[in-house]
Amino acid sequence: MAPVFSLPLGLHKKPRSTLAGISFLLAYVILRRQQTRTKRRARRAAAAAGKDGVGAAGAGTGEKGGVKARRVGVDKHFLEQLKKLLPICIPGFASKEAALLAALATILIARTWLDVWFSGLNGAVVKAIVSRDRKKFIANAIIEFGLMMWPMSVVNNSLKFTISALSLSFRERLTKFAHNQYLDGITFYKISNIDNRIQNADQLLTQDIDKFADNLSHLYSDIAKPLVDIVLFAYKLGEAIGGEAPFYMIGYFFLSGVILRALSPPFGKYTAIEQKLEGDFRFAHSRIIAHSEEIAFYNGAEREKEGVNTSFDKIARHVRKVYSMRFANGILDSVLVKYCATMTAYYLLARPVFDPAYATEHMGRVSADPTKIVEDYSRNSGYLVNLSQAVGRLILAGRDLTRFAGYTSRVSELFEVLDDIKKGRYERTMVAKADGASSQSASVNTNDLKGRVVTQDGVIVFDKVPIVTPNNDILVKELSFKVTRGTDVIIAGPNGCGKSSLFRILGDLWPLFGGTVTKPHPSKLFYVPQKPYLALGTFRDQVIYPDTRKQALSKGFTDKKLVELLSVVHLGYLIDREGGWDSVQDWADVLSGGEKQRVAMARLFYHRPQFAILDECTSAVSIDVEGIMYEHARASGITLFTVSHRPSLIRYHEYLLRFDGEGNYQFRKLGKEDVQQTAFGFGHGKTKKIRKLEDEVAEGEDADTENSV
Ligand SMILES: Nc1ncnc2c1ncn2[C@@H]1O[C@H](COP(=O)(O)OP(=O)(O)OP(=O)(O)O)[C@@H](O)[C@H]1O
Repeated sequence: MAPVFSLPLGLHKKPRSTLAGISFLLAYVILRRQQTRTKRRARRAAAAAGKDGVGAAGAGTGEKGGVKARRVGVDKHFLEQLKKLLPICIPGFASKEAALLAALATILIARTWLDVWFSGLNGAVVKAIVSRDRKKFIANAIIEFGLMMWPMSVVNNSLKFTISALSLSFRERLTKFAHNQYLDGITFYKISNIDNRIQNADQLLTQDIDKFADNLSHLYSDIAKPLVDIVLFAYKLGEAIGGEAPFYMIGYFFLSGVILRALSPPFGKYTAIEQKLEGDFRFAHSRIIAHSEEIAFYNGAEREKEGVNTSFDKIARHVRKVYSMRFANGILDSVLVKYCATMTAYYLLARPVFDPAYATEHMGRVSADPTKIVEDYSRNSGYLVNLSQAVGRLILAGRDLTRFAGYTSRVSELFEVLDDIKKGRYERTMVAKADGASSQSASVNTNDLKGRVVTQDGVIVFDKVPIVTPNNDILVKELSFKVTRGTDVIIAGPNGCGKSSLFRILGDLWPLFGGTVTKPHPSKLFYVPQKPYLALGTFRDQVIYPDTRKQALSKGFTDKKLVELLSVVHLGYLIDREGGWDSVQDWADVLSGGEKQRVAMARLFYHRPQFAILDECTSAVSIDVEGIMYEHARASGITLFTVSHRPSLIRYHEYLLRFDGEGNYQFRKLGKEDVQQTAFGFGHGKTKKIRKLEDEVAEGEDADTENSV
């Protein structure tokens, strides 16, 4: 008897060889197409690189300006990245994650077993209905099903629970790992100031790691469960309607999978781009919050709105484009994976009934009564539906894999950059300079860092040290000076000449390109910036930062002793005003500019380092209180390194280090006359020498002119 259904692709003639031949041909055509596409894309990227002097933008992998061309997809590179990330997520066989994975595997097998049970039960219920057998119906539909529903609901919910627990565990491991690297020394500073491959480290650390962990935990069940289902249901189906039927079905899905993969747009790359755009958008908003007062004073709402709207428009445009592509792709998906597959399934199920050559024990026997055929059909279709669903899920998992590749790429890049920074390797893309030169990528090779750091107490020596910015601009070719304890130095020079940069090198924030820096251990140096950092926490925390209360107490700083520090900086009134030492506020908002600077000075007195770097840290403090604070610092044995444009501060220092802004500098002892004269007011009875000195120090002075005269 000729088959009633015509099998797609003529499979009824020479099933295996025809299937293999067609698969091969199709795979070959598709592979060629992909190769041509890849070459075309590479040519386009190379052309773009030639045009702007930079590699093609890194597909939104968090790169600023595109340092490297990197395609995001399921390829060798993705596997290599995953190989590095997996051991972080699952540190060993004895880990919690390994136990959760084992539990998940057990639950998945239990779920498959329940599906097999349910398919058989369904057949029996249908048979009972068709044969009007009430007793059998009650036994199957009520009693057996009533028994089955308990393990089913437990297993289903255990599945969800275990996947969520796994996702959280992966996130925990990755986040802690990232925090250890990011907050190791000053990596968090270097990642955004020295290196610029990563733009939104905050988004990578929060959202992207979370999404990666979530995708990874689902991927396991999305791949493992379908694989188990395929093996089991293929076996059951083979028993029921012939060994080759499951192979036809799987072969069909394999082919449609190859076609879909070839025709689908690169969704992984689009996900990575979307994530980057979302990060930029959030960053634009967080800037408004961070600088709300300045923006409000400038009346800059319109301008800021333009900025955030432009940022959001980019997201909307991109997402709209992706949605349309998903729509078109979804249609192709449904036709191939759902509907054509259903037709194939109908044929395979009915074939033993219509063609005795394919009849089996469980389907299509001539002697079988119609109710038995209905039961077999119902059960077998259950098997086939499960098999098809499993294959479909596997195909979808393949597509999710490209999205997962996007997250993998971003998280891996974060870890790679963190690792590079730890090893002292930096990369930076410089944007166009004033002279119109095009942007260029620069990387700092560790071999170029020929500078040497010597740790020695009580002295700071710069010996032939070049001051170089992260953009490789040389501010001073070779700087040499020596300062011992008790010799306070005032640093002067025009804006942008490198005064603060000197401290960045001293504090290891910037790499040392040459010469030798001799300095005490970092714990004996303390930096007080113009805008002091105020931590989250109590009022006490502001004074003892970064120490904890326990550490403060171990150093003998009770609250009573801390009050003494506050009175030196004339801030004693704050304790009552702000509700005591334990009061928690948003200190950056609550304190005035001058109060913040005085808190920072109290913090300096708490730490009492050997050397203090005072970088215009008293610009908002009145001259009389400033004087008291300087006297106290000197009396406490703290050697001062002061950057200031205020001539009134000269008298607290013995040496002057002055940059001229053109790469030259002068390091000289301040004469007695200099100090005495400046101690007596300004403008009256000054010698020519003093006027010159004041001019030198006041060079580049801006906002604090009023206070200094
Ligand atoms: N993170 C950075 N990356 C690249 N260049 C930088 C960076 N920080 C500062 N620079 C550049 O280094 C130069 C010196 O800056 P620095 O902060 O040392 O100036 P300064 O002498 O302290 O000036 P001011 O008196 O205005 O505070 C400036 O031209 C500045 O643009």
